[in-house]
Amino acid sequence: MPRKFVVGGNWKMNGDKNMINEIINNMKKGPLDKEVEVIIGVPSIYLTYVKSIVPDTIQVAAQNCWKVPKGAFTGEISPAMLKDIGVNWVIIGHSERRTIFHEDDTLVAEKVAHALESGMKVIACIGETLEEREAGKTEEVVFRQTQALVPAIGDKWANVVLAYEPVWAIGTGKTASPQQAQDVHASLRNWLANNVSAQVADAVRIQYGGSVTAANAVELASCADIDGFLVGGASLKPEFVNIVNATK
Ligand SMILES: O=C(CO)COP(=O)(O)O
Repeated sequence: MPRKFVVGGNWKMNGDKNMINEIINNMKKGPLDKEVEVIIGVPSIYLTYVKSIVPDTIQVAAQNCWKVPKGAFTGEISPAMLKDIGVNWVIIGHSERRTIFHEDDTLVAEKVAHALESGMKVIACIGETLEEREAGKTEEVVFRQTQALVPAIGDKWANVVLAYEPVWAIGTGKTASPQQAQDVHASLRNWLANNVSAQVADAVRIQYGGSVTAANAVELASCADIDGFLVGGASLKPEFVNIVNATK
């Protein structure tokens, strides 16, 4: 079965109601390719508002969540709360969470496990730093990060999208070349075939993220193992529509 292209917009800590209205109106105008799954990652405080104005064809994700349903965790939100307001997707393990908020592989895995057990769908992020790439450790790092997720995901791979986001390409304007991205995606798929199953390797969608724009999306989207994008800066702009439509 061909993998359905999936494009996520990660707004990060950006936007206010005016800007959100503009972004959503622009997406409504589209037109967005109906064959593409579209998921927007919204700051938690605006999730309810976005859910109230967005058409059903656009899915909404939180950018983070905690690893238990409720309790004394000041400032956190849980998958149970997200589901309560109709949000079914969450981005977990973004490199900004890993670096700025010190989330390690173990915590990321615990969050992924709990979100999946709660019935949510997860965009799980992995990716190497510039230092790691230059030291020739890209595969070692992304395999280690993925390995940590395997027991957390268990048999729920159908509810997971992997996002390969090389840290050096995030917000820098330095996109991985289509060949660089395709190489990592292909090795990841090969690793999944050897360490999980051929079926999972074939079915799981791997997004590329890192300075994706309308100008580079078409070429990246033409790579065999790139099944979508996780878009930061450009997801706040009208060009997000072109990125969604990159396979058209
Ligand atoms: O981190 C990203 C998406 O999660 C990528 O961000 P940019 O597209 O701004 O580089």
